[in-house]
Amino acid sequence: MTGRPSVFTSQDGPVFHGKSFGAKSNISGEAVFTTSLVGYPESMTDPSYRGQILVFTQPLIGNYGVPSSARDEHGLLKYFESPNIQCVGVVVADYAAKYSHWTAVESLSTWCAREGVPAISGVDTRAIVTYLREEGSSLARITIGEEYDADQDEAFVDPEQINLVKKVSTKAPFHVSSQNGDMHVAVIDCGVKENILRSLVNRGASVTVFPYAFPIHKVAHHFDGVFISNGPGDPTHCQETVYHLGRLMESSQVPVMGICLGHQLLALAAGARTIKLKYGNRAHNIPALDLTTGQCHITSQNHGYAVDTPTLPQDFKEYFVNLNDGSNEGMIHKTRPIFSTQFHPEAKGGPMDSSYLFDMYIENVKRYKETQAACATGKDNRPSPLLVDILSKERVGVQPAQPAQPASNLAQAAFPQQAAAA
Ligand SMILES: NC(=O)CC[C@H](N)C(=O)O
Repeated sequence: MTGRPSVFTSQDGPVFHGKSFGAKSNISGEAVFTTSLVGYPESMTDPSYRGQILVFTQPLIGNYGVPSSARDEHGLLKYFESPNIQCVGVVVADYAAKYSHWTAVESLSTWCAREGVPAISGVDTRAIVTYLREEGSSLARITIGEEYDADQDEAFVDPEQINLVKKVSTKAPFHVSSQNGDMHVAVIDCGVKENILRSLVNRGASVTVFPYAFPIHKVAHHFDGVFISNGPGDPTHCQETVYHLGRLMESSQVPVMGICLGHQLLALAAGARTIKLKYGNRAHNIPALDLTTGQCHITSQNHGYAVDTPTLPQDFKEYFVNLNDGSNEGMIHKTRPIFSTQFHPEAKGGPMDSSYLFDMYIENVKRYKETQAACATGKDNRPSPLLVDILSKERVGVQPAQPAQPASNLAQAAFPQQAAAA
């Protein structure tokens, strides 16, 4: 690999020299690590990674290339969790320039360069992760060029200072229709992964996806269920969503499910508190114990915050607990069909152990729909098909994490020496 020299620098810690294999731009963000072995296209397009520099502990990355942005029968992205790369930078020990996979259409290097995302290889990721585990998730930067300029400390931008959810949430509602059933769920989009929508649509629920700050309690009576998605950043930045969820739980009996940020927001709305973990949980093999069955499930995770279990209100109980660090992994209402998990049951990537939670939610939605039909007074509250048909079929107005690179710069950005020789 003959990339341009590049430097990874943590704000108060060590500096690592390597080679660039992505975009020719300097960035900063919060450095976090994932111990997942596969799934870099899914992780990198997960909106929950917005603003973060993703360090892979798996030493060899890129060996199966990058798939296309093909869409499935529902119009959802088959291989990505959102249309663009969401993390601001990538750090790997060993980049595999030669790739091979039947879905691959380009290399990881070309993809990063095209999307404007810098990537560095040839650095000791074991040392970086040891540092992050000891010091906690830290601000860092990737600089293309020989030297890091120590005077430029102001260039460490903390993405947590802004409302990242606003950056990744759809700007207007969109609709994905299901041919498998007649349920209709309202999804609050804080940065929803495609496979969460697919998990609902495959099970017979059409979804109308709303911007994160939409007053969902005002439209909930049109739907058979409400769902709150994953998303980036500090949950306490989403005060509007928390307020609307509080109003929703006061005014409606509609079934609710939340995942990851969705879990944290629901917990805040119920009166609990959230805390920042030292370095978070990002992996596809984290054991979570279901406290209602005593069964342990291997789960997919990507989070830096957690719900503070002792602050859960009386009407909820802890649903799952993390068997590695004892942190909260979910909550369930004692009498109503409301529950949420810190881990990702849609697991893309990751194991499908906990996909039964979508079945459980859909059962709640089905039962609620039947009860509503039985009590119907002749007035049909459901949105007319005509109204949902005129909505967009995909996310509206969401900007990529980085400005895309002009096509002519791509080879130059990724492999300058090769491009010069050509
Ligand atoms: N995957 C997610 O939804 C992440 C939730 C939140 N941003 C956290 O880091 O804890």
